[in-house]
Amino acid sequence: MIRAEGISKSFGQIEAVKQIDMIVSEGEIVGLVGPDGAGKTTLMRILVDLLVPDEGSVRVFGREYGYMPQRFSLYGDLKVIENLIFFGSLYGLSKKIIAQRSEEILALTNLAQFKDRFADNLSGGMKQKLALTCALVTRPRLLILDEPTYGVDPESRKEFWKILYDLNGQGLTILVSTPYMDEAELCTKVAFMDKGRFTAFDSPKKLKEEFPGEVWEIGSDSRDPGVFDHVPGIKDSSLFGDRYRLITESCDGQAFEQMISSMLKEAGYGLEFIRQVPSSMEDVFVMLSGGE
Ligand SMILES: Nc1ncnc2c1ncn2[C@@H]1O[C@H](COP(=O)(O)OP(=O)(O)OP(=O)(O)O)[C@@H](O)[C@H]1O
Repeated sequence: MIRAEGISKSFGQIEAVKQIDMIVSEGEIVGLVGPDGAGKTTLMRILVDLLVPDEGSVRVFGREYGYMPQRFSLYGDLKVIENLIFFGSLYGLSKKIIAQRSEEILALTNLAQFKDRFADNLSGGMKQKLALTCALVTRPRLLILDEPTYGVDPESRKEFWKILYDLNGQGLTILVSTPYMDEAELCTKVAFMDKGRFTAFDSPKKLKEEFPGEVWEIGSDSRDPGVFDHVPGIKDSSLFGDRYRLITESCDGQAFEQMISSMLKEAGYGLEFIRQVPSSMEDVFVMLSGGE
């Protein structure tokens, strides 16, 4: 559905997108993840023709896509249904067609009962669903969504993704950027973007299998978030509730356990448990962004 080759775009001295090649095939849900400023929005804007790349070519097959920008401007003083009518008429759809489709897509996004509510009076999650609904009014075959769940509460994020899965089940291909790794797990493929480049582009399963390191969980009475900082071989450490999660280079397990145990002892703490665990997309992300 999308074939982009050698895409580059600079803003003055800033090289926002550098030599990106990307293929999105029909039926996929492709996630675009990366730190702030990685170039995700710029790439999406190029794909939907809002920006002209300095180099490279883009083909979006059929051009039948719906786009939901990062800062979607709904009309707060229009009702839900009026927003849909407005967007539908921008695309030249007749009132009759808009009415038919609105009923269908409002039901799909669970907004039917709110159709007479002013957009300003919707919750954050509902506003995002309305934005999605507006992007669906042209019955696109491809959806391009820029951080649609950013800042939305976890329950609404779950619901939003359920809707995306339903749409994908009905044949829609989806390209979605997200800062949330649990959402990246739900994609058929994930492109990691950093400083304008793709540092990886594969299925979550493959990315985790090919994780170039080891992940450990450690239980200790220490609650010092920095206790493992500057330990040789440890690329990243985070404290989640009552346990640490460490990313290391490949190492000799027994020697590593002994090293951690004596290191904690020296700092005045005990070791409750240490075990190797499978890597998650969060770990992949940390590794690919150089532990930043
Ligand atoms: N119109 C513009 N003029 C100048 N610089 C820009 C413009 N748009 C983006 N940039 C710069 O290009 C780089 C990439 O920005 P972009 O918004 O594409 O990143 P992003 O990955 O989408 O990040 P975020 O999630 O924070 O929006 C950043 O350094 C940004 O400041």
